[in-house]
Amino acid sequence: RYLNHKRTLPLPPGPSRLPLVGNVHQLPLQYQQRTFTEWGKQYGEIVFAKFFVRPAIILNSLEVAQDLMEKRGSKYSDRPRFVLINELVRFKPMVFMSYTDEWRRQRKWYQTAIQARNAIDSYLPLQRRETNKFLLDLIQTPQAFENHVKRHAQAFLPCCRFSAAMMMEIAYGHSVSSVDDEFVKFADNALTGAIEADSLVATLVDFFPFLRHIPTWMPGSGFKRRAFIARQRVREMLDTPYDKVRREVAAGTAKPSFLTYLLDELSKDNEITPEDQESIKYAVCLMYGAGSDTTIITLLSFLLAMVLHPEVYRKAQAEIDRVVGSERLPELEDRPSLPYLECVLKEVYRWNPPAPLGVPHNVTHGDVYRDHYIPKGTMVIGNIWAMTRDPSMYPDPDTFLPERFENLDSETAEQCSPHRMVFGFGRRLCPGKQLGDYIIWLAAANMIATLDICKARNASGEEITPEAAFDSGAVSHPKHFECDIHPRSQKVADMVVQLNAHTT
Ligand code: HEM
Repeated sequence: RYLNHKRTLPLPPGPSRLPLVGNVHQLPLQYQQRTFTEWGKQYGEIVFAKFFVRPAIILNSLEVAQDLMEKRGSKYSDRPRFVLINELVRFKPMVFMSYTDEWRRQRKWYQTAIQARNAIDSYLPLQRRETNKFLLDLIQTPQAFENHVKRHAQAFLPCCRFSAAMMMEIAYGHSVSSVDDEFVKFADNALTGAIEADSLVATLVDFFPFLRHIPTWMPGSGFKRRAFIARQRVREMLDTPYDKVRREVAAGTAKPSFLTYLLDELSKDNEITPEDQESIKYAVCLMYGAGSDTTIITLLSFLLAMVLHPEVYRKAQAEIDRVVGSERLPELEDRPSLPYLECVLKEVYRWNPPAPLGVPHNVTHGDVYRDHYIPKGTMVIGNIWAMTRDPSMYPDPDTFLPERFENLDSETAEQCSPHRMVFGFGRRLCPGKQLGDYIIWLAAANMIATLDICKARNASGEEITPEAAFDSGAVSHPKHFECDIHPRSQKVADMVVQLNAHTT
């Protein structure tokens, strides 16, 4: 009787649906988060929609996201079926994996390798070294600070190099030194091909899995041909760096990394099986895939915000000068003494959350919430973008205003911290949250301490004010913008050169 009662409850409110297509005709291909936010204003914090046959709920508030994905984690931690990525491209990393034992196993690896306190601390020297190189790059080639930093980048310049190098070294123990680094090329080629879709919410074959069987000669099967090409690249990305590091392990020349840690762990009791090898390859390559783009986006968003808001940059510089002085560079231990910088970075995450719709979850058992029925198999979209623009938490949400986080008591500060949403939710919460946050903090603090960042000027000497504009897609890259970066003084430039001379 209880089950029948549950099913007779209404579905959450949402836009009216057409037979067969559901709400697909109302779903734009670009900036879907904006449409979902509009639906939220009309129908409430939880909106029901149907994309062809697939039911979906869009969660537009942090409270609802936490109620469902965190408090009811046992029902809300699965992923929807990603037919294109998982089955056609055969790209099966943990992030797109169902809530299975294999997911738990790989998640545990991440827990030990990048979430445990001692593991995080063990990356500090590497972070320091890469941050020093990053500063030197910015001083030597400032005009190239982002130059096509996106995945498609052939030009491999400071922001991109910094994030990619850090993740490659942690994942494979591989030092990235040149613009033509082969590990990075393999990974970038494969990831660009594998995740071609503009958004993770929808590709046609995900809605109609039978389409994966259409022959490649048929019109409209282009997605399948592209998937096959991406499949080969994915194989290269998985196998080539892995084989190289295994050869280095055999020769005794491998540097410690996530990969060598997993090889050690798994070979302790038994021989590593082919299935183990495949799991290791995926876990390691995902660290680069999930960790580099998100940190690049955050750093570029920080730079863009600082170009647009010089008064914020000056205030952050004054704080660093007061606390750290000019004889050394900021270290992570300085973090608690730099509260304004903390506000600036929170505001950067809020202003442009790197993954505006996160990664969708999936409901494994029918559920009832606020007198509405949520059917099993419903896709759950956490609209992080809407949450970071909730005017009840962030008045005047479109304005970049770090001061909104200043002078809050610790409870309120915790409650309205964007860290609670931009890294996702519940059991699927980003395992790289802390590592990513450290990398970004250290890079930003050191940029502020050593560099002046301001608007570039055109040929007539007039300042160029960039637009605060971001690409559409599963991740939100700032659109190309110009800026002028130079060392604050000769003394600081010399210090950066010296530090690099000591660390290389
Ligand atoms: C600014 C930096 C970052 C942001 C904003 C970010 C954001 C996210 C988000 C929104 C998710 C989806 C969570 C969910 O499903 O609810 C996610 C998942 C994930 N992230 Fe991150 N991330 C960042 C950095 C990193 C780093 C540095 C790493 C690795 C070292 C990483 C590894 C992962 C992995 C492995 C997953 C999949 C988790 C799972 O499905 O269980 N991320 N991240």
